[in-house]
Amino acid sequence: MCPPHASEPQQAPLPIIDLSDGARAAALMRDAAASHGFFYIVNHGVDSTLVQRQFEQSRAFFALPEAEKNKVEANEQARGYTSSTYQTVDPKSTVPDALEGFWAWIPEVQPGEPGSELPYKGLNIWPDADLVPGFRETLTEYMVATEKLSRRVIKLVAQALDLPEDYFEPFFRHAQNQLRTMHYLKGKSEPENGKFGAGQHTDWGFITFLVDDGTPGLQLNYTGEWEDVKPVPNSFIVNFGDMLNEWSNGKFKSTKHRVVKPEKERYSCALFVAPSPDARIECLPTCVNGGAKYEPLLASQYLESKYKQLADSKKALADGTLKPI
Ligand SMILES: O=C(O)CCC(=O)C(=O)O
Ligand SMILES: [Fe+2]
Repeated sequence: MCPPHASEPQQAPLPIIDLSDGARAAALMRDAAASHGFFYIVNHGVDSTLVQRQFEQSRAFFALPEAEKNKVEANEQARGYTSSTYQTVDPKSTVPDALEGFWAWIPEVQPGEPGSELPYKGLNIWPDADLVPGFRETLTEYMVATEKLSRRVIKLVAQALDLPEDYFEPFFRHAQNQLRTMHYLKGKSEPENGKFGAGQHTDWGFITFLVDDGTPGLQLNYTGEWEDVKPVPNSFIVNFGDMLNEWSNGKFKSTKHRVVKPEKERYSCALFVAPSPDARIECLPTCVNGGAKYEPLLASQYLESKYKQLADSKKALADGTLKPI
């Protein structure tokens, strides 16, 4: 077999963590957090047929005419459809990221219910059920299953940080969990020309759970070089976000990543998990070591500023004022 061409990205040697082996999982996660900030999980308890149904429904939604999708255009609460001109996250981009998305949050909160005044707590918006029968039900079922998984994994994170397993629970009482199902458009990325599936960024929250349709494209950079994250069937790709990076004083890395895609379309779906709006993120007691490296931050402020920056990125691209996100 030929060695890869010198300029071709290598495959990132990410660990595969088996969640059915809880005792080892926390230790493996601690190592993954300190090196790549990314890993796969298997035996995670989310039914593979549910993952596939999610992709079928997402395909059906994205296949709708643009005019129908725009009827559920993303609102101020970051719910709904984002078209292929919505986001640009990398200042090196020359065109918007080549993807469209659909965003929903879990849990939903009815108007007037306790918590409904908090950011991103409200009701999701959905396309007409006749247009994509089952879309709402399937995505909701998928969110419920992955949110449940997130609660389990957050306990492992606590253990990996030498904290009691329920340490983070009070911080996630009003967790801010966003689902984004994504459709990367046909056409090969040209990173050298500023054309990405998704430009380089870090995730903003605590932890992200990603599935893809088996099409490669995700790349990470923790060494200064871009490396491919190969699709692994029946796994979730898990990575840590900025909030956990800061909470852990840099022990749990929030690693830069991007999507550089082949010619064909690609579908992926992420659950972004962040703590309650009032969570104050400051160096954890087990991570103080040589002193806290980051100023404390409030989850709501951080998240809202990032969503705003994303919503404004179309204008920033046109004005030449894009900033890293
Ligand atoms: O689609 C992917 O593989 C990654 C998407 C991603 O990084 C994101 O939406 O934050
Ligand atoms: Fe990301």
